[in-house]
Amino acid sequence: MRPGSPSDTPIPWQRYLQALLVFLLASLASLSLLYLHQQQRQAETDQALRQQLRQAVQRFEEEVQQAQSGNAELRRLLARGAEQAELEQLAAQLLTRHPPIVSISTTRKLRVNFIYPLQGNEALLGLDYSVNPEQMSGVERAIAQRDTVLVGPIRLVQSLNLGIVNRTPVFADEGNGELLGLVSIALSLQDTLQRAGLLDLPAGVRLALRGVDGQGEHGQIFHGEASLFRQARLLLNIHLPGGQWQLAADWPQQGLTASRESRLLLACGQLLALVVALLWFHRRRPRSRTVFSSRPLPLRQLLLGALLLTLLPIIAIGGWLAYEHAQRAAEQISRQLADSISERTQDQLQRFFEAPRSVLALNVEQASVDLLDTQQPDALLQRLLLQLRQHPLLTFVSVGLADGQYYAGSRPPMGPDRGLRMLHARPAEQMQMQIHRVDAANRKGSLVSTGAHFDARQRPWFKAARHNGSMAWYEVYAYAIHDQEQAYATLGIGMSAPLHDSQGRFLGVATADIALPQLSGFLAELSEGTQALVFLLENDDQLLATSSTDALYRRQGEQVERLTSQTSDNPLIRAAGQALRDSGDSEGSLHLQIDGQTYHLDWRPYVLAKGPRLTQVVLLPDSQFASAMQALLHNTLYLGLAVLALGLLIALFVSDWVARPLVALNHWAAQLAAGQWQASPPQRSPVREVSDLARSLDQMARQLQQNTEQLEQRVAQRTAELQQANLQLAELSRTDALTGLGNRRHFDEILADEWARAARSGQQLALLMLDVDHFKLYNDHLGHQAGDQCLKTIASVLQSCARRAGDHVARYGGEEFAVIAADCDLARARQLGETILSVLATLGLPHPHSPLGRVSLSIGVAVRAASNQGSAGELIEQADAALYRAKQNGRNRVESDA
Ligand SMILES: Nc1nc2c(ncn2[C@@H]2O[C@H](COP(=O)(O)OP(=O)(O)OP(=O)(O)O)[C@@H](O)[C@H]2O)c(=O)[nH]1
Repeated sequence: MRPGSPSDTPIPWQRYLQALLVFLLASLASLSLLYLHQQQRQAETDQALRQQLRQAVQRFEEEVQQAQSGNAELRRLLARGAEQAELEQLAAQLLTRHPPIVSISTTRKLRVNFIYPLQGNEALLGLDYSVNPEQMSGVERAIAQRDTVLVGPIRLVQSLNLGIVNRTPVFADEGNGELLGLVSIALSLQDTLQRAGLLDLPAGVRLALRGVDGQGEHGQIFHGEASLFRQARLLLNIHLPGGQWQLAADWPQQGLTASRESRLLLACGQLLALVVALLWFHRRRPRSRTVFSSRPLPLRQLLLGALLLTLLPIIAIGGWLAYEHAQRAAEQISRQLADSISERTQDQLQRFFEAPRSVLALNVEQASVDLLDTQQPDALLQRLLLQLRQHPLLTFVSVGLADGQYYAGSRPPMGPDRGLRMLHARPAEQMQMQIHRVDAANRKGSLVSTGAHFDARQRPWFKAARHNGSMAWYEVYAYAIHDQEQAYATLGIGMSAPLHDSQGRFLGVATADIALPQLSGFLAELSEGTQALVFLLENDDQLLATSSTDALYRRQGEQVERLTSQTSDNPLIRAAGQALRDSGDSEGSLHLQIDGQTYHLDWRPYVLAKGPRLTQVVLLPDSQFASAMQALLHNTLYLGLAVLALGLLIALFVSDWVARPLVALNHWAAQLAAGQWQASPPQRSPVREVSDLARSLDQMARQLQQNTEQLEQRVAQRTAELQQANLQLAELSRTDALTGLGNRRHFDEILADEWARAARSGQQLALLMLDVDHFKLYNDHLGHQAGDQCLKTIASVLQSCARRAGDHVARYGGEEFAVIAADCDLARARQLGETILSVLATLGLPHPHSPLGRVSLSIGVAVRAASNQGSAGELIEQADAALYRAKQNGRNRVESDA
């Protein structure tokens, strides 16, 4: 590389700084993208894990239900007093069908009298639950609920491993008689969890379970850490016979370098940032030369530009990251809130729907022991009203007798007066429906209205109970009770069960009923303060209840048309229903855009035992978090703009502060350049670099001034020397080196000058041409050195003779001389020639080969009066001619014009 080429110039530190800045920005951008990518992945992972856990919980519930169906089969066998062999056969089948079952046992009363398989379970045979408190609590629960309950987890007597037990009480007389015994199917907890997939979860997922003996969130923790229930990402209820468990799951947030893919992306991002920085570094070098040298930017623009370039991306990226983060946080919060609302709703619904079941179960049981006397209508009504007061959510608790009579306690679901009512349709009033108010002591009050003829046997709930033969939910129907206040002009759903006395005689049908507005009101209460829309759909998409005030049905005359999620007036319900249909899943959660608003949608099935399958939907707007998010975004932007404005002000101030002394310096430098050395330097700048520059410039100016003055002196001296040399040179150029006389050039100049002067003055000008005689012979015989010496001697003779002012002696060339004599006539000129010959003769320079034996001269003289017509050349010709004659005439003589 050539020294001093552009590549050799040092790279300013600013370029390294720029490259570093570019690297940092590119690195920040790549990190932001990676962060977003990771957040997306995290959201997907969260969603997938939630889905996986929900499905696992569902499988667990199914596993338990599957075992529960075995309980039902065994109960039938036991109720009809089957032989041991039959029990063994069924037990063997159940064990084969469902591997997690570890034992199947039955009791007579409370003592275990059958166990399968016997091997390994011998310890259980003969066990009396009544003396075994650990077992007895579960047994009591099953008897009290008259249905299967899940007990545990408990340590199984036979294996001491943790197990769960489905216990089913068996009563005589189709469930109405005394306790015959219990059917128990024990499952290995480990195997059941394993089969459900709850033990086979991705790495990092932590689980905890609580709710021993179905006590849900109030029950003991039996798996995992208690802390999980405070920080869980997911809380799920596990619905089990007679109760529920609660599952908490948590998993770690993925870091930026959690996966290999993320690490690879991170490395690629950083590498890319490095490449971008390097490209920038190399691209800037030539550009900086052309741009900055040809079109330099003002310092102020440069500083403002640099500041904008630095701050704007930082503010933009910072604001964007803050917004993204807030948005994700809002999404997560809304998801968690929707999750928790869903869970709470599911729990509360369970309690809600438990009310009709428990009231009905009590009435059925009471009837079976002849405690429900249908012959005493007043007492019956009192009982029904009492039950209604105990369950504030119920609309009707009623009994329809076998002959069509109807007795009910009721809470009007509509209208201004919600006080309890007593309803009856009995023969005394020709089966006309009588509706009376009821006072606080359940005494009959004023008549509200008298309705039309009413036959309980025609009502859907009555028919359903007769058809099912047992307690079951009946379909939604329109109330056939009309009063003046239209308090019952709505739809209801409930459970009904046939009533039998201790003799097994059919007494009628009992119902417990909930009006749909009450169910909706219940949902509204549940979702109060959350902005969530909660609604229940039946499997055929019909709306059962909604927390909003939207209609659930339309009346067209007597016809009632129920609304579905597609025909609802509420666009949110329509959009959510559409999302559910698009998804096709029985449960899930997703984000949904409705009219530009984001909502979190969570839906899950809700199964009513012996009733319809419902879907519980929760729709929660993100808007409640959006305002906080927007406030955060605005704050970030305002803060960013404030920082930017402040930065710009500082940049303006700094640029002015730095630029002003620089401008003054520039002005001063221009004055110095114009030679104004006395110009005063600008004031000291507070900026060190500028101050240093001013000092350097001052030193440079002083040095320059000194140098200039020295140079001027030297130039003047050199010029004088040169003039002197030139004069000497001019002198030399006119002098003959041998003789010291003027040379031919000098002769010509003098002759021209004298000729001009003579012409001006009108004087005569004489010219003598002198030539050494036989000089060749002189040289030939005496040598050239001697010849030279001879010529010098002749020159001194000539100079000594022509001493008058205006006489000029010159060597005309070779051995020929000339004498110019101004203001000289012929006589005088001839006289001068003669004098010269005479002096030379006197000298007697020896010349062996001259006839005279000495050196002599021949002289031609010409004299003319100079005029403008003639020329000096003519004078020379004249003198030459005279010289020629002198040679011709014998030499050593003077000849002239005639
Ligand atoms: N030593 C010496 N000889 C010179 C110089 N200049 C001319 N000469 C000689 O002068 C001689 C002149 O010779 P010619 O012109 O033949 O004339 P001459 O021999 O003098 O004869 P005439 O003039 O007829 O008397 C030559 O031999 C030249 O070499 C000089 O500077 N030094």
